[in-house]
Amino acid sequence: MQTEESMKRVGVLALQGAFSEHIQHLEKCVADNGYEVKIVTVRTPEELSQCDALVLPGGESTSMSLIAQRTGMFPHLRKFVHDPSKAVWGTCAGLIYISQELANERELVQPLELLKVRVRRNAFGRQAQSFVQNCNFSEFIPGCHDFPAVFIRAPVIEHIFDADAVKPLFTLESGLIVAASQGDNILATSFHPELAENDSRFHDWFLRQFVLK
Ligand SMILES: NC(=O)CC[C@H](N)C(=O)O
Repeated sequence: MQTEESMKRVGVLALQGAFSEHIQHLEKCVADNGYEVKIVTVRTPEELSQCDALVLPGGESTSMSLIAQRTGMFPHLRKFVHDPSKAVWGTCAGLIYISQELANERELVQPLELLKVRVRRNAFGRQAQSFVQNCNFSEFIPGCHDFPAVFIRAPVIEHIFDADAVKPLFTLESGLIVAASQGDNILATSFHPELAENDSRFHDWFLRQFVLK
């Protein structure tokens, strides 16, 4: 049994958005599987500095960006996510925030310029166009044929700047890329696995594939 200090620490950025839902899923995965991982909330540079991985939740990328600027977290976040030894997962607004470029509604968002893509915000329209789609992720999550992917005012990956670095993981029938990885340490999803009721398979895969590897 590892001591708490020696365990891997997965931080969930808690400046804004659905961070508590991520924490609940991650803690369930740890409890169910006995992973020697500690899940922590991140609001300060000190908390961030102790993490091996960071999950950036859904919410509003404009708010996330403004709060990071006003709290002085931006430079610390930028340095952290660009460290190749760290695992990073951006979901929805978090995907927007880690991207290199925004196709639209750029005002007020200063992205972390990690993921080598251009994203389009609100690509499916407004809240009323939000939807849940059962997706077959079994090509990259073995056995996961029917995951309830929740899309809420979701972005899409509109363009990949570096096809050698960025690997699309899932594309909708419409041809829109909604999940991708970059190298072996960066994951991006347009949808919200944290909002999938009682289904932590995506979080479990993130821990196994990106954190515990
Ligand atoms: N559910 C979400 O995270 C929505 C993202 C939001 N529409 C944005 O552009 O930042």
